[in-house]
Amino acid sequence: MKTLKEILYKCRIRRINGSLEVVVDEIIFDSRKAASGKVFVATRGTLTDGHNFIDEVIKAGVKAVICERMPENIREDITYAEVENSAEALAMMASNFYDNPSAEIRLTGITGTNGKTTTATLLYQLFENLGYKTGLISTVRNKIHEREIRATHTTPDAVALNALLRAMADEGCEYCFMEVSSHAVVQQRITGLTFAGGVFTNLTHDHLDFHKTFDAYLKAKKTFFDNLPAESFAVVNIDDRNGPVMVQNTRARVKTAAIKRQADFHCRILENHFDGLQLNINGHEVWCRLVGNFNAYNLLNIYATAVMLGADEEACLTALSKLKAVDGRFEYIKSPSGMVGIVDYAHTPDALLNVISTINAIREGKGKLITVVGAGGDRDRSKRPVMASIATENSDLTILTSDNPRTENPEDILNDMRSGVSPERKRHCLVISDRREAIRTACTMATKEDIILIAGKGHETYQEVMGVKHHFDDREELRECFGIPRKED
Ligand SMILES: CC(=O)N[C@H]1[C@@H](OP(=O)(O)OP(=O)(O)OC[C@H]2O[C@@H](n3ccc(=O)[nH]c3=O)[C@H](O)[C@@H]2O)O[C@H](CO)[C@@H](O)[C@@H]1O[C@H](C)C(=O)N[C@@H](C)C(=O)N[C@H](CCC(=O)O)C(=O)O
Ligand SMILES: Nc1ncnc2c1ncn2[C@@H]1O[C@H](COP(=O)(O)OP(=O)(O)OP(=O)(O)O)[C@@H](O)[C@H]1O
Ligand SMILES: N[C@H](CCC[C@H](N)C(=O)O)C(=O)O
Ligand SMILES: [Mg+2]
Repeated sequence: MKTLKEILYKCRIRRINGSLEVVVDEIIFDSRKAASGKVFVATRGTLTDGHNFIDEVIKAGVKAVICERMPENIREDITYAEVENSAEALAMMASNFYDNPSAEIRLTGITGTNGKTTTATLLYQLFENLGYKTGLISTVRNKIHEREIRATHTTPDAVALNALLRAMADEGCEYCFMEVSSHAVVQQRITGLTFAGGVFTNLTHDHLDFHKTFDAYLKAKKTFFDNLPAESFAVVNIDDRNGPVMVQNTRARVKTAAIKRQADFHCRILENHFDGLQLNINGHEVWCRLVGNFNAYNLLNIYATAVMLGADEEACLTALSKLKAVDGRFEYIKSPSGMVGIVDYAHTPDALLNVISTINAIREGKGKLITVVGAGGDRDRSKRPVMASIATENSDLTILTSDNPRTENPEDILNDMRSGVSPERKRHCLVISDRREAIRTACTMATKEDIILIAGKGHETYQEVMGVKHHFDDREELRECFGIPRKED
């Protein structure tokens, strides 16, 4: 419970009508949660505008409203505060309401198109291995030390985020690793947080539906580094051509990481097999159980971040060898007859190319690669033909299928994908909209030397069709086709 005066500390307020002594027990921004004792923050969204619901929340008993435009009919028994930017105010209010939890934890944000979940999750594992109570905020799951909290977004909204950080601080977590999505930066979900450091993985094509241009997408990621405090650090992958731009204006202490050029943290890939990577990091040899060159970048960033956070270098190297791959990231399933299936969350052109290249490099021309892939509905349409082109150009056989169609017609998504397949590759490409059927067909067509890649959904345990999430798990499907009994059987 706090007064509005306490909650609005440091918010950019234009006008106030009513008393700031009103006591509030929760901050809400969704009218459907309105009740007495709550303060409602009206924010502009992509589908509607919270300002449309002000009358409704007052009817439901809300006594305080934060908005960017005062309503025409002001009520004397209600407190209104007009602010410069509601999303910004919401984030500041959430930090104040939960007593600035991010300042009590060493919080590291990880941003970039691919590798955020992997990097954040493995940093969480590493710091837990080193004996620290650690928090994790990620696409797959949130963790407060050993306790798991379901994740709904890659980066939660400002209120949920600060509530999570408060629980972490109260339970004695010293570190927290969180993914920072570009949506979160633009929608100010992370505004007001105190970061100890930031990590940049890479920047390639994704989310252009939301950001419209690549430049706007880049700017969103860069804003995160622009706002890091002077006493923080920034680990940046400079093999990515956008790496240097990211940290151009940051006040943080910049540490570079690279494989292809000189950097503060440098890595050489000595061996790359299906059972792991042998790396040389800053002169130290280390064996890691993760697969693929792209994971060498993740491991390098992880090592650099751990060192920047003050962890012992030797202990970090030992801990790197113990890290286990994240669910649905290059998950390797072998059939009793020797067929290999790989389930991977590659849902962007770059991720797909990386995973396919990794498989092709390791298999050295043996057997065939059969790729099953789709693209999500209500998401960036322009990545669909590119993903289909990458799959068909680099696989022996491709089966285009549905991912999460969401509110779109699966056939429309598949038509967008089809347009990326070159005439020469058409006869090596099937289109099977039903994902289960597509996976079955791949398994039927494969022989025991072949590798089946099922890309796009990774850890997801559902398929979203017209707003309904049906149970679906690529790994279960594959195991069933391979005749591997379910775990509970
Ligand atoms: C595009 C996007 O980011 N949308 C997020 C956004 O919703 P929105 O802007 O569409 O909101 P809106 O529906 O227009 O409503 C505007 C305002 O009116 C309020 N409202 C709305 C309806 C109502 O009846 N009453 C009411 O008060 C809403 O609470 C909101 O404050 O704000 C909502 C509340 O925080 C989020 O739940 C929602 O995430 C949706 C579900 C989503 O799918 N987001 C994805 C795209 C996303 O955020 N992804 C990123 C990156 C993923 C990655 O690459 O890893 C992530 O961080 O997860
Ligand atoms: N460093 C990397 N560079 C390029 N591709 C990567 C890298 N790390 C992982 N990938 C690929 O991207 C996929 C997604 O990885 P991960 O979940 O770690 O990324 P993310 O950034 O969290 O994605 P999201 O935006 O969905 O949260 C992996 O399954 C793999 O195919
Ligand atoms: N965080 C990403 C996940 C995409 C996963 C893919 N399976 C899809 O549904 O498009 C997004 O929301 O765009
Ligand atoms: Mg993620």
